[in-house]
Amino acid sequence: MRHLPYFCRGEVVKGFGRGSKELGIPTANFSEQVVESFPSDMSTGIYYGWACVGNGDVHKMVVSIGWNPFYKNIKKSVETHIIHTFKDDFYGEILSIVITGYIRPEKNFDSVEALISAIQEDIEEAKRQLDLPEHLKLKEDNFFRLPEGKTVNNH
Ligand SMILES: Cc1cc2nc3c(=O)[nH]c(=O)nc-3n(C[C@H](O)[C@H](O)[C@H](O)COP(=O)(O)O)c2cc1C
Ligand SMILES: Nc1ncnc2c1ncn2[C@@H]1O[C@H](COP(=O)(O)OP(=O)(O)O)[C@@H](O)[C@H]1O
Ligand SMILES: [Mg+2]
Repeated sequence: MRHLPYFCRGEVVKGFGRGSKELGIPTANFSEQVVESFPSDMSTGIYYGWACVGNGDVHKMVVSIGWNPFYKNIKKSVETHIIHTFKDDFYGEILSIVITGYIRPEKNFDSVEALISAIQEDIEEAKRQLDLPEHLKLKEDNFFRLPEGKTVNNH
């Protein structure tokens, strides 16, 4: 798919607080500035790849790019759910992601339960795909190991 793999780094900001509270699936949201830096012809939808908070470990992730039709957002968002359990929130920290594959377009759903089960299927699909050599190799990319001070968005 065009633009993949896509490398991106930026600060984690507050969203609408729905991810954890309504869905039980927290998503680390990028700032508007980072969202606007995405290529305008990159398809919206659900993708998977690798993510790292600050200088921490690299974990599998799923990322949603678009307007969340279920919630009818006015502003485009880029939200990453890291497939790992963190002890604390990490607002204000630098999140680095490499998007390596595409799963599906964004959809509307009849209920919150239907949205949650679709996201859970996305997570299972991401886990499987990311074990394949073509995706696994990006986990070790130097992008995740840049020296401190270079952790700004325009890498
Ligand atoms: C893997 C994944 C798939 C998602 N798929 C959809 C979708 O198909 N339709 C949709 O409206 N929102 C989708 N979302 C976005 C959720 O609605 C969003 O994460 C939630 O509203 C939390 O928003 P917040 O961070 O602003 O609180 C998806 C999120 C993730 C992580
Ligand atoms: N596994 C995780 N993946 C993503 N964010 C997480 C994770 N665990 C904890 N968080 C925290 O939860 C926040 C996202 O929760 P969410 O309910 O989506 O709120 P918001 O609407 O502010 O983005 C992230 O910014 C981060 O600080
Ligand atoms: Mg969020």
